[in-house]
Amino acid sequence: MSAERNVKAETKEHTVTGQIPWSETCFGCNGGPNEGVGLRLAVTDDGYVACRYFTKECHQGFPGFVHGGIIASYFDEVLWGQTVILAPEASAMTVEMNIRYLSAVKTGQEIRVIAKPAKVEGRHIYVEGFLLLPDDTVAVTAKAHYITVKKSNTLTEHENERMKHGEEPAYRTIRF
Ligand SMILES: CCCCC/C=C\C/C=C\C/C=C\C/C=C\CCCC(=O)SCCNC(=O)CCNC(=O)[C@H](O)C(C)(C)COP(=O)(O)OP(=O)(O)OC[C@H]1O[C@@H](n2cnc3c(N)ncnc32)[C@H](O)[C@@H]1OP(=O)(O)O
Repeated sequence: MSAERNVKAETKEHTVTGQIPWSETCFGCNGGPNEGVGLRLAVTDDGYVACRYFTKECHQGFPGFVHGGIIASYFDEVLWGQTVILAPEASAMTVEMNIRYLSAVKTGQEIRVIAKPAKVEGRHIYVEGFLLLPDDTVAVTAKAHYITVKKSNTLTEHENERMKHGEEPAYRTIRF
């Protein structure tokens, strides 16, 4: 993805085929009114992890704009989704992340955050992604490096029940 500013993505509709499991204790997943980000990650038929997300007022840095650290959390979460597809038997931790903030992201609008199919080298998983504003401007790009570790975080019984019953994604297609 280009690092130029004010670039609009050429978009098309992608079909959603599933959802990445989520945990209530995770800052990126927990969607309470204030605490947490509350992202839900969809998987598309062509191997992307993608989400539509309404940016929260309580995540402001400069008035009216999302804090850069929160934007980093969007990417850590969405790009991590690719590691779940690749290594469902493991868990992956972030060891490096690079973010380019090209345009400010306003609060109170629907954005899309997308993770491209990953590159794998042994335990190392490399994922790139981008954030689209409502008018398809590429506002932020990111690259992350994850390392798989032996699974240590388990879901609670209640969360497992929810997973078993296959919570449906909130939307069937996503444009990016
Ligand atoms: C169906 C499946 C469902 C799964 C999901 C289920 C439930 C989900 C529940 C909860 C989770 C929910 C959501 C998660 C959402 C988002 C994810 C957020 C991710 C994070 O928020 S995560 C926090 C920040 N993250 C850290 O806190 C990492 C600190 N780190 C370490 O804990 C260790 O580093 C570790 C354990 C990663 C590896 O340790 P280790 O002992 O196993 O391995 P070792 O040290 O030998 O390194 C092995 C190779 O990594 C290279 N390496 C290491 N560090 C590097 C670095 N910084 N840069 C470049 N390369 C690095 C070495 O150079 C070597 O490279 P080489 O193999 O080539 O020699």
